[in-house]
Amino acid sequence: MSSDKLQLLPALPLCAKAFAPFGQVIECSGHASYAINAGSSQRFSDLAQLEADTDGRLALSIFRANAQRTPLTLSCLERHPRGSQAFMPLNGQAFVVVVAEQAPGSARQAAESLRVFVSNGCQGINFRSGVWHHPLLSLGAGDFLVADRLGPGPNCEEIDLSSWGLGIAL
Ligand SMILES: NC(=O)N[C@@H](O)C(=O)O
Ligand code: NI
Repeated sequence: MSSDKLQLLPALPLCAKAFAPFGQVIECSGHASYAINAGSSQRFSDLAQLEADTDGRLALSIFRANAQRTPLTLSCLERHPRGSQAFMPLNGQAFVVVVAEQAPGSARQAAESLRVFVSNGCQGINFRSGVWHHPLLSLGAGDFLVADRLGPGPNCEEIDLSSWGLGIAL
C-alpha cells in the first residue's frame, strides 16, 4: 500500500521512562555497573524482569530478521498472557516497537492508543506478560536474541490490523 493511502503514526526514540508501562528497555545507558572477572568486564545487572507462568519455562532463541520494507505497515497486534518476551539486537540493527495498553477496536482508536518507539540498535526491550505489541519490525537485516516463555497451552492472542491502513512515520 503506498504511503499516501496510509495513516502514519509518529515514532519516538525508545526510552525507558516512556516504555515503562509496557516493560523494560535493555541497555547499559543509565544503569550502574560493577567490575567482575578481575576487572576485565563490567556487569550491568538485572536489566529486565523476565516472566513465565508455572506451567512454562523461559527459553532463549534467535530470530534472524529481514529488513522490513518501508513504509512500515501494521498487520496485527498480539499478546502473550503466560509470559514476557524480550528482544535484543545482536548486530546493531535498529527496530520499531509498537505497543498498546488496550486492544484497539478501530483504526481511529488504534491511531489514538498505539505507541511507537524506535530502538537505536543498542537497545533491546522486554514486553511484560500480556502487553499488546506488533510482531518484530526490524529496520535492518540481523539477528535478535529472544527470551520468552515456552510451554503448554496457548500463549499468543492476536488481532488483525491489516485492513486498517496504519503505517509508521519514520
Ligand atoms: N512469533 C513469535 O515468536 N514472535 C512474536 O511473538 C513477536 O513478538 O515477534
Ligand atoms: Ni510477540
